[in-house]
Amino acid sequence: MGAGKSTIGRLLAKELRLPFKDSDKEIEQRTGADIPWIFDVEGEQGFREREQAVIAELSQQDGLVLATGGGAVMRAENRQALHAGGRVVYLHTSVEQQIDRTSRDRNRPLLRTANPAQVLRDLMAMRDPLYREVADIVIETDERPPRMVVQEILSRLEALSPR
Ligand SMILES: Nc1ncnc2c1ncn2[C@@H]1O[C@H](COP(=O)(O)OP(=O)(O)OP(=O)(O)O)[C@@H](O)[C@H]1O
Ligand SMILES: O=C(O)C1=C[C@@H](O)[C@@H](O)[C@H](O)C1
Ligand SMILES: [Mg+2]
Repeated sequence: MGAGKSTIGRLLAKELRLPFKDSDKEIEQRTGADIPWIFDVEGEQGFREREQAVIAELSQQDGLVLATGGGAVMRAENRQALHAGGRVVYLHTSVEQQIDRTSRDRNRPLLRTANPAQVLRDLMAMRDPLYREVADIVIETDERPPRMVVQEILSRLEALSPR
């Protein structure tokens, strides 16, 4: 959360002249509900089922940039779908930066707790190895503005040998 998947995904798609999809936005559009509301009504489990269905569908489409939600990597089915579907970029961010970048909005239900910093630390410990497992490229985003991150992704993508 707060790594910049949505922000950087959109900019990257523009540079590549490809359509951009964001699984969180896609779920919101398809349900007509926002994410906190889905978590309230269906629980995290319900949200994860919707997320998996959207990722399975979109990762099969050619020629797009897909930003996932921060927790998508937790499911093996999602990791497999993403790996099979294209190149995967892990935007790594320190927990300190995540805290800063997520402090201004309230639409992340997992952070609506007394101690969001601790939640981010716990999630990072669980998720970081999974992101690294699925990623073709790991990019550091701390102290780098989005445009610089996008330029690095583009040059790292070019350097990858074809699959
Ligand atoms: N490299 C960066 N440097 C500074 N601020 C950034 C950077 N990337 C993103 N941000 C800012 O951090 C906030 C969160 O970014 P964004 O919503 O893109 O994160 P996300 O990874 O999509 O989060 P989530 O997992 O919750 O979907 C936004 O306000 C965005 O402008
Ligand atoms: O990190 C997470 O588990 C989440 C991140 C957001 O992108 C949303 O998918 C939702 O708030 C859950
Ligand atoms: Mg996002």
